[in-house]
Amino acid sequence: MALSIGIVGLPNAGKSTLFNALTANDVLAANYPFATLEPNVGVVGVPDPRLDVLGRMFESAKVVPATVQFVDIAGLVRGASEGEGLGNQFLAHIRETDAICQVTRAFRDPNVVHVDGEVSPASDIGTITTELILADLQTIEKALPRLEKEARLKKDLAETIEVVRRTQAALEKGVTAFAAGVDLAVLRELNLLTAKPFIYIFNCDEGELTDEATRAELTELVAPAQAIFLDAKIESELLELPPDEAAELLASTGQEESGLKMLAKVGFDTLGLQTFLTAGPKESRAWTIRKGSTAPEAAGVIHTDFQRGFIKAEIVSYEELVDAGSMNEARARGKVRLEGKDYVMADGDVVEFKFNV
Ligand SMILES: Nc1ncnc2c1ncn2[C@@H]1O[C@H](COP(=O)(O)OP(=O)(O)OP(=O)(O)O)[C@@H](O)[C@H]1O
Ligand SMILES: [Mg+2]
Repeated sequence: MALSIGIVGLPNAGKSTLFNALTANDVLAANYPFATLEPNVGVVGVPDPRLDVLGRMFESAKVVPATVQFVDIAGLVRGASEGEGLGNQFLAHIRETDAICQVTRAFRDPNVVHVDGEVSPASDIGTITTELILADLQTIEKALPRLEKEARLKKDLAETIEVVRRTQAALEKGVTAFAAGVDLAVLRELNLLTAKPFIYIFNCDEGELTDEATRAELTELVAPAQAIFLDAKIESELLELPPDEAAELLASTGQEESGLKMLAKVGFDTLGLQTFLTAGPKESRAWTIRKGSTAPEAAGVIHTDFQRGFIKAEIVSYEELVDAGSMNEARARGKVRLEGKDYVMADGDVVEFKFNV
């Protein structure tokens, strides 16, 4: 299970600049609208200092982080659902993602054209959200006749249709599917864009990053969704620097973490995900699971056979393992527990699964 995030926003908002910074990629980011035509897909490891510690402790041949997939698509403009700009067909490239990240321009640089003539985060978010809602309405309009036809044979579809109709009514009022108060699981098959959780990134200039009043205002604008503030241009400069200088540059802008770390953290949080760890001479590795997953479900992320043949899990928390200094010492201290199939995994559990095949 890898977290995947679709990046949307107006043309020239800085989506590709951010994508490059996040994925250490080199796709075209340019000072003209609609620079991106084809979608860009990148997978990156989530920086996790715990893995380096485990890698040293177990003398692992390699360290494998959890991953996040980013999909950067063309810019959306007002009227895209009716063919304005590049239209909205390209939204199909983010239908399968877990979350949608709206990149909104806050930076002022007058040399970079704004498609609506002025920098206005609130209005831009309104435009993008409206276009996503309109795209979902188009999806529903296409799906309903098909569902109704199928429902003549499959009676249990009646409930689905009723949920789809309620969602349609909400969307028509400008409410996202996510906020419509319907059972999202029923809608899953439609892959509605606004049924996914939203994360907001405000692409700022340096001055804005430390401007508490602006940050508070923008945070409020999107609450209860989470807001991330970064300067995509500086993020891309971080890549060129050795780690200590990158940290220094980041700190000089008042930022504690890179955009990738912030986005991974918020993404995991928004989607209710967490990681558990495995460690040994072959590899130290972080695995992504849903919060509340049981030990067998976690085993299943590694291999379905591990879930099917699950017997028990040998678990020590990362902190206690590091405290002890080695697995043997953790065992001697009684910190290594044997857990059964009902155990609910905690973030940072270091695990060895015992199973039958
Ligand atoms: N924080 C920032 N401050 C100043 N300029 C920026 C910032 N972020 C991005 N830019 C500039 O804005 C321009 C547009 O960036 P980019 O190509 O990443 O936008 P985009 O959202 O991908 O646009 P499109 O939808 O056309 O593909 C580039 O010239 C980039 O250098
Ligand atoms: Mg682009």
